[in-house]
Amino acid sequence: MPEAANAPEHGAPVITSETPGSFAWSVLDKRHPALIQQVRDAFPYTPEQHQALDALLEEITDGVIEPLPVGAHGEREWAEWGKGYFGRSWFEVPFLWAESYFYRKLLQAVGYFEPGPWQGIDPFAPFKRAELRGSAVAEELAALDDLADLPPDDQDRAVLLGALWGNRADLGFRISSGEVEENAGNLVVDDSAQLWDRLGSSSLATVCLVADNSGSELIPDLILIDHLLQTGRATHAVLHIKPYPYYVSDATTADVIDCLRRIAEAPGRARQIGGRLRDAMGSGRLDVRAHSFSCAPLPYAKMPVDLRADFEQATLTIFKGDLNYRRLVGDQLWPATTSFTDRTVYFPGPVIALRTLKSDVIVGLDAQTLAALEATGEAWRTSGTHAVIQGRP
Ligand SMILES: O=P(O)(O)OC[C@@]1(O)O[C@H](CO)[C@@H](O)[C@@H]1O
Repeated sequence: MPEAANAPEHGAPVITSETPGSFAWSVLDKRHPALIQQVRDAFPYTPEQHQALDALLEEITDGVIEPLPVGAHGEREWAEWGKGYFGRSWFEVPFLWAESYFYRKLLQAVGYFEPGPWQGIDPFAPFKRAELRGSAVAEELAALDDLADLPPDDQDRAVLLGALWGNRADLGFRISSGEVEENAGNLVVDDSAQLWDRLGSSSLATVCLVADNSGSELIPDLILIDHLLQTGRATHAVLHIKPYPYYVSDATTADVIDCLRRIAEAPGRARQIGGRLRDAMGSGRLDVRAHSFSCAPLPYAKMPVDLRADFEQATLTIFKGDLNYRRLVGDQLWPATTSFTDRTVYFPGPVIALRTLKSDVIVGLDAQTLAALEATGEAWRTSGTHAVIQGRP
């Protein structure tokens, strides 16, 4: 008998999608089928690709989890990670695993890894490109001109909050919620002083930024990196991105290139920042890593040794976004007052999470804040209107 997928791991139930009406259920029941349709509409796919997408839709709605075809990219790893899950309903296995595997299977259906004309064609590229051409990004870049006139502390705050709230509207999130309201945010934990203290304390600092979405999130992330390098808070930055398309809008190397180009093509201060970031890449002050673990359906507590060594060398690691947060603290229904420090004690160095709340996982709230949030009766855990800056020195 396989172990129940939501058996408590270290004390809290692992999130699955079994409960109708729950957030995790809605992602599998609504968001994934809608996404298949959106991808289908965005490309002139072949009959074979349409058939494969039909089969995936059938599998995720009425079928059971099927393994990857023999010889497929990452087949061995997924066979291992999926032990005990194949042959079961997508809804009853861990939510994190089911979502990750859905994205891997979507790439399979459109032939992303297979030699041929569709190899390497990002099924989410049209959405990402449209966002880069959109007004939100143009406004983000134009706002940089006003930043230069602010006092240094206010500039620090502005670039940090830009990176934080840039996470509010990932493209997958927009699919089911519609456009997110402007400035509806509410920062419920703010450990940002830790970031400035930590990065102000060393003359040779390396900062790792584990990126999340491309477009209107990656652009402020890159601006934050430039700001840290420019102000001498960091002498070296490492940007961790995804080795292949994932969770709709997650940043890949191609997206980093597109975002850098978009920044450099903008007028005013943005153009200077774009030029500096390009130089930083050319001189090795800004490195980009695309580790395979970045697309693994696993918590960071299970990271491989080489990645661990990378984070170990960092003065500070910044984790961006909801998915990275879930993987950092564990995708489980922790009591919301569980200590963030306890949940990240395994991490090999100081870490800070910049995350807007878009799924059920949350730790590190004080009892008063939690009570106030619960009293609102709002879906504050999942609506993207609230955020945390949570650190462990
Ligand atoms: O990591 P991000 O971009 O902040 O958020 C991604 C995310 O909101 O999308 C999923 C639903 O598709 C959530 O489970 C997940 O955490």
